[in-house]
Amino acid sequence: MATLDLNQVSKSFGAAKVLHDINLAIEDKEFVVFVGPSGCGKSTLLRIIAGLEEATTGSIIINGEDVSTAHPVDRGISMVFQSYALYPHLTVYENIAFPLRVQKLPKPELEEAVARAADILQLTDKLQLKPGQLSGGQRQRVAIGRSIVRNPKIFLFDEPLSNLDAALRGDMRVELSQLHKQLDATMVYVTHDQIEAMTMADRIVVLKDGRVEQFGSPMDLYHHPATRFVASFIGQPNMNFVPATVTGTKGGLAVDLEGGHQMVLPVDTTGVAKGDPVEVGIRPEDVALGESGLDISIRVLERLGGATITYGTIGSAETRFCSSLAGNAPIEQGTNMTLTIAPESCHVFNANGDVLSRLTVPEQTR
Ligand SMILES: Nc1ncnc2c1ncn2[C@@H]1O[C@H](COP(=O)(O)OP(=O)(O)OP(=O)(O)O)[C@@H](O)[C@H]1O
Repeated sequence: MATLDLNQVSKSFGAAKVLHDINLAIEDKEFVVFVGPSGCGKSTLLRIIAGLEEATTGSIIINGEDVSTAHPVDRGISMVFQSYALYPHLTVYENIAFPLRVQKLPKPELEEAVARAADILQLTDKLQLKPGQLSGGQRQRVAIGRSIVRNPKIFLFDEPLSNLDAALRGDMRVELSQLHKQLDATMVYVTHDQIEAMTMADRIVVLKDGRVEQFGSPMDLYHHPATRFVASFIGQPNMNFVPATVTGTKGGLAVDLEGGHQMVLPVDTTGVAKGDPVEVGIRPEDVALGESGLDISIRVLERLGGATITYGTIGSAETRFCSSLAGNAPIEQGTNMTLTIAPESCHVFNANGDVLSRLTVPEQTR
């Protein structure tokens, strides 16, 4: 059982402020992923939770108890690093048992704890090997085993899969999700890989320049991004951003998109006026081949079997547009196509990059 609350946490290194007033309430048994570009402060925040770094201001609360000044060992937290940090001269068994030897745990309990962790992580037949005899994925499992035996309240992971190749990363993602369910533990996981975030998280914290841009479930961030930044970070292929000009604000937002296509979008028009520039966010998967809509010149076409991905530009303009269409879509590279777009699937961002909230359709007109 462990809840984790961060209250007004900030961090400066000398004159450089790298975290700004972070407030987060992480629930018991939640799998929360910190995601964001390099340098946004993910690892620093994780290290502050672990007690490896001291916050400049603010507090860290675990299960209602303020641990801001507690020693890392006394926080009931275990951290798994990208680099595995295994002892090369010790066997898998001794690597996993190491924290328990430090705690001077009696031999029968130690043996039981190592056997249980090895069983969970399918390492039982590897216990007598040295780390050098293991694959990258197996080494990372040993590092996780060393965390499990400590029976922590909270697991922290700092980019644990980034040293693995793509196929192994995919397998380990599934294993980590299963482990989370099996252990029923609170987990905080740092990555810059949005696929890892989307597939593993109960909730995602998107960080930008040391600030929380948005905290929500993967589907919440995908369907309701609060900012252009979140919209651009979540979803693969990335969302398209089409420059547009506001032509009216009555009964929705009337816009003139680059390339000449006009639409009326069901969003709140508070704060925008005729003539304002906006950007219309359109996900590649939210378009379909049609008779009228956006005219696209197809520059590159990728047939993946199940889907066809096109990379092109809008009309003769330079603005790029990516679409994800049916595997057998009747289109060819070097030609033009017209894409229809449902207005309710569009996201609109103002000049500050904030989303204009969607208007909910009244019940009786649905
Ligand atoms: N010990 C330190 N001294 C000075 N600056 C630091 C220190 N540690 C981190 N920083 C700075 O704090 C900022 C956040 O770093 P941090 O490592 O937390 O980012 P990150 O989001 O984890 O990045 P990455 O994905 O590249 O690991 C960066 O600008 C970094 O240069």
